[in-house]
Amino acid sequence: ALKLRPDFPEARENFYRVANWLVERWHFLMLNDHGRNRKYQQAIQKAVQNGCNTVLDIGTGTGILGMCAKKAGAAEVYACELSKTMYELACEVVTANGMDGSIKILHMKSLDMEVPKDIPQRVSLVVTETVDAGLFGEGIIESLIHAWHHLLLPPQRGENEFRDHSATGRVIPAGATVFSMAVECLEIRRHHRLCVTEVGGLSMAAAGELQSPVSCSSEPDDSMEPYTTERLSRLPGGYKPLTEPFTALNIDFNNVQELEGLSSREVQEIRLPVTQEGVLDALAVWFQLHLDEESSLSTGPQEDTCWEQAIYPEHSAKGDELIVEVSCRDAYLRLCSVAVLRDGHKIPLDKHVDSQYSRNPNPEAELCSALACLQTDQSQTKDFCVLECSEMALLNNQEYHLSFCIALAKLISQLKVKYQNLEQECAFQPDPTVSANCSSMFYVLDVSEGFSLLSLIAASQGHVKAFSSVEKTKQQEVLKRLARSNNISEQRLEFWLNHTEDEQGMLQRPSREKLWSAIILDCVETCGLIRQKLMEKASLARCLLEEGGHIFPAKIMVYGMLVESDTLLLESAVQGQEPTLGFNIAPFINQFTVPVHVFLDFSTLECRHLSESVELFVLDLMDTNANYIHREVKVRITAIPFWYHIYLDQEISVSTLNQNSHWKQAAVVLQQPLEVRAGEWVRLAVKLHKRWKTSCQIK
Ligand SMILES: CCc1ccncc1CNCCCCSC[C@H]1O[C@@H](n2ccc3c(N)ncnc32)[C@H](O)[C@@H]1O
Repeated sequence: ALKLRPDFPEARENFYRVANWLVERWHFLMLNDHGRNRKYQQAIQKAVQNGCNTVLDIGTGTGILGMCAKKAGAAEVYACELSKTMYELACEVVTANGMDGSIKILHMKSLDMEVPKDIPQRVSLVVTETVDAGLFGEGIIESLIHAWHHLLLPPQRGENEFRDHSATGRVIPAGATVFSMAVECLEIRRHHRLCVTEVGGLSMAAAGELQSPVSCSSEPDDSMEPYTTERLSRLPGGYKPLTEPFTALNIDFNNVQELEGLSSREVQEIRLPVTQEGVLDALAVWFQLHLDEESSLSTGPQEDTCWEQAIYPEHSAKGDELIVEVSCRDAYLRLCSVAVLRDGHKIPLDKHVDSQYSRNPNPEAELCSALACLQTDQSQTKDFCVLECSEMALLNNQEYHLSFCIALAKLISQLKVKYQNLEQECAFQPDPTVSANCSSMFYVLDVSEGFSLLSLIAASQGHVKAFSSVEKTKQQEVLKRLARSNNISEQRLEFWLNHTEDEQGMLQRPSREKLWSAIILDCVETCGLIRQKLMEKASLARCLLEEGGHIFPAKIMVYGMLVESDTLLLESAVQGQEPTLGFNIAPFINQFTVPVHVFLDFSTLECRHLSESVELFVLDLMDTNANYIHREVKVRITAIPFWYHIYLDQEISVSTLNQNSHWKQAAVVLQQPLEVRAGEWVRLAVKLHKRWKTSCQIK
């Protein structure tokens, strides 16, 4: 579509979404990480000089490690890459660097490779960096076990028996050491468990156990992921180490018995003295990749490494000693804290422990109730409801819900006044349609995406019948429990038109003779972009409102600011040939650069503010004719993060930049940073595409 109509906004936006998906953002970070590339190059050069003259690069990505091996003088270099996009890209890169005749690239997973079908003979060196923040997430263990059995020459046995390296096999990286430490971190806590007892005037006591999809305790069921990832050095509010870093695991990639023994290694129990008082929120995990005996790469939080750490959220109490279990039963590295020790008492941390403890850790009560649950049957795993991390962070955002509470109360009281006047007239009004409208029950529809309490908050206003678009059964049960425990009768809450295939289907009038008093729309995605088709939905919603009715939010003000940020640059495009060891890779991988970055934490982004924040745009949802579609704003320049003030009505607004918000920000990142001098001005053409997508061109 873009080739046909390059300025076709829908196609452009969808290409960006696809580009983001096809080529992971860490390719840019990795290729710009000159230190990492140099270390791999040196290790490869040393191995080749020592005689490794046949090389296989597993997971070649852009082909950079294979090209290092070729340039180091290896006779035979093979590479395999399972992603079609990356495979094609590697072929282009290798050709552009004049090595297409001498590196054989295969579009396949290494596990499917065989000798002599795919490569003529076993190799003396495998290089790979198929690791993620949790080390094993890209299947490196399985890949190396297979490589040792099918693709590598036998390892060198013992130091004394010296055979030249061309007749033995080895792997770069040679091994890894995994570290971990317990941390307290509010930013992690608010994304993984309920931290508040009351939201928007509703008591949360009856919510039951709410869990994020990240949990390491439950048996490996595929609905849960064992860990998430965060850049600890960039988390708003930072983190507090509660223990010293400890070594969780050592693994030697050149020892196939050890690799095979990993999954059957018995669970290791590590006792950790708590060195700082605090609430345990997570175990942070990182590693050192030992490329060879001399050099290693680290993904630790204390380095200025660009890599994220693996985060294992913990829902547990305080203690003065922590007992952690480390295991690799399935392909993943699993860490979980199983107990805390306090004054010698071992308190087991049942993963589904009611988060009551963590909210108001009252040690005595906690101790006896924990000991009490020791007696009860531990097998009853309380059923719990899974909320996405962004849904959990939204739920914990009391300010957001209070704003809605006030705005809804205001609207309902305005409508009541109107109805009272109407009722007086009604008394003398025989016409049934008018009298039907007189029933002073106000209908409110909440079509927020995902889990939302707003329908309950509306229903708690009195005289309101609220409809919720929450679809998941478990989530509906949470809402029903909360309704009961907050004295909201079941008749006041209904679940609306579930499983309608198209979103527009969601917007219909409540009944033939009724219209909505309020419709609550979801306008900004967690990633920081305006939701697609928002304005069309707003136009449709407005037609379904009764006289005096409102849609929430009423208006969105888009703000932006100009910043200079190397970090954003390094995450967006490869900066020339220098970081990639002189290989010409940038033009190829940069085809997948997207100008708009999402999921940013602007509050902790290393950057220099080059301007004050400026109002870029206004989207009026209550009156779309009020919207202009073009605007010139005078500002200075480098990259332009943008965020929103969401006006629920004319006065009340919430900001998506707010520290407690579940929203991240988006930013327009320029391909070429534009040098500016103080006092200069640059005009921004901020355009609203007919699909209400804002974009910025620099004039
Ligand atoms: C300090 C390293 C670091 C630390 C923490 N976070 C990130 C990093 C950086 N490394 C990220 C690489 C991660 C992706 S792996 C790189 C490429 O390899 C491909 N693949 C993966 C397995 C595999 C296989 N068995 N056979 C063929 N191809 C395979 C993937 O399709 C991908 O394109």
